[in-house]
Amino acid sequence: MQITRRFEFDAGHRIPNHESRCRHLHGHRYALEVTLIGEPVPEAGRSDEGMVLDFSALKALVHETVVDPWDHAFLVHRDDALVRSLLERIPDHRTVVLDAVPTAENLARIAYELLSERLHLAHGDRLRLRRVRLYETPNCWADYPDD
Ligand SMILES: Nc1nc2c(c(=O)[nH]1)N=C([C@H](O)[C@H](O)COP(=O)(O)OP(=O)(O)OP(=O)(O)O)CN2
Ligand SMILES: [Zn+2]
Repeated sequence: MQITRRFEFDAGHRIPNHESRCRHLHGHRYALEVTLIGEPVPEAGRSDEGMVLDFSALKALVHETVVDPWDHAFLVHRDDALVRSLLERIPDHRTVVLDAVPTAENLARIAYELLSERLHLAHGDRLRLRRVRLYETPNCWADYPDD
């Protein structure tokens, strides 16, 4: 059985080497859809009876791992030295340094890796992260993994 929950957050980014407007500092209202696979809890009388994972527990896990750190932050590639140096001059600025340029594709992959590790810590093999879908705009999104 699969379940999916949707989240939204605002963040800034730029694609430093993009040939068009995306090299400029700008932001998006991103949407993140997180899909899990597991069996519904069978035990009668439990609060989560019949649930793969209580949607409120999924909300807490995804907020803690991705949404809260990334919301109202600037997502910057670690090699984007110019923007990193600018952001470091702003006191207490919310900056998230990433191992790759912040495309929808890379953000979907990074969110998947963070969530997969967190889910495994909390639930072991009972649940599996099936897919992360990351919308950069209502019309453009990336899926990780791609199968
Ligand atoms: N495959 C990808 N292509 C692009 C990405 C990306 O992450 N993966 N990102 C960008 C830019 O971040 C840009 O902000 C989005 O560009 P664009 O599609 O032009 O968005 P618009 O807001 O202009 O959308 P419209 O629907 O055309 O108004 C670029 N490409
Ligand atoms: Zn963009």
